[in-house]
Amino acid sequence: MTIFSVRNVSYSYGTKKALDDVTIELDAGRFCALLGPNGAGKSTLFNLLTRLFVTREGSIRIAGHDLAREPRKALAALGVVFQQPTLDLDMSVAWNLQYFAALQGLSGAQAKKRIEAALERLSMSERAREKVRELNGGHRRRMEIARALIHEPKVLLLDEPTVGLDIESRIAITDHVHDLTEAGLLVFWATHLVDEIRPADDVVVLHKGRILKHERAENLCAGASLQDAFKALTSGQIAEAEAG
Ligand SMILES: Nc1ncnc2c1ncn2[C@@H]1O[C@H](COP(=O)(O)OP(=O)(O)OP(=O)(O)O)[C@@H](O)[C@H]1O
Repeated sequence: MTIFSVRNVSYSYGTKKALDDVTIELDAGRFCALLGPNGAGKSTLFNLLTRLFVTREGSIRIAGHDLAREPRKALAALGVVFQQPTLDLDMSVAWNLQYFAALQGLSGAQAKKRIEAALERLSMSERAREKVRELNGGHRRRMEIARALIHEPKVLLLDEPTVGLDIESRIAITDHVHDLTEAGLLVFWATHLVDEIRPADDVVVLHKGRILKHERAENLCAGASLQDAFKALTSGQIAEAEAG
């Protein structure tokens, strides 16, 4: 079932075209990596998906709701982890999450249940009482993911969530987020790090605002490493040829 649909979306900053006729359709329960070098248009796409920018060309549907026509319903189905952390460092993990739950209009008992479940899913339950300031970068990131799950979204967007983390934390977070798809969540994960992608994942390669490929990772590489396939795709020759 298609739960995430971006159709023919273009976006320009003045005369600079940042996204050019982008179409991406994704099913529930999938992990999709949005892979693109710097300047590919990943942030612009995320800003459109989260309605920081308004789509002028094309349409976006989340869990069946058109983002322009039914923004509340569409955004209610979306969980977001931004590149820049937005946590209160002097509050505990639990208080940060309770604050967010209140913003979502969740009642005390319901909020408590959802927070416990979200922390459990990210193996963070034992840290609930710790101040965010005392957590390492990996645990802060996990907490932000837990927060993004409290309102039980159908789609989870993450914008380069492992930037600045050590390898151990990167692996733990990548594993946890892959596991979330088992319950039917669609994960849309922007990155430029190919080691975060598994063979069965969807990969969307974005380059200079255009989609060059959308395939399962294992099909994209065809025997080569994903790193080499990505480099070949974005190196110019193939990109220009495929773009037509
Ligand atoms: N405010 C702006 N004004 C003009 N051009 C912009 C603006 N923001 C982004 N761009 C341009 O639009 C294109 C896409 O940028 P975007 O930030 O979406 O890419 P990105 O894939 O997120 O890159 P990065 O990984 O470096 O953040 C780039 O060529 C960028 O220079």
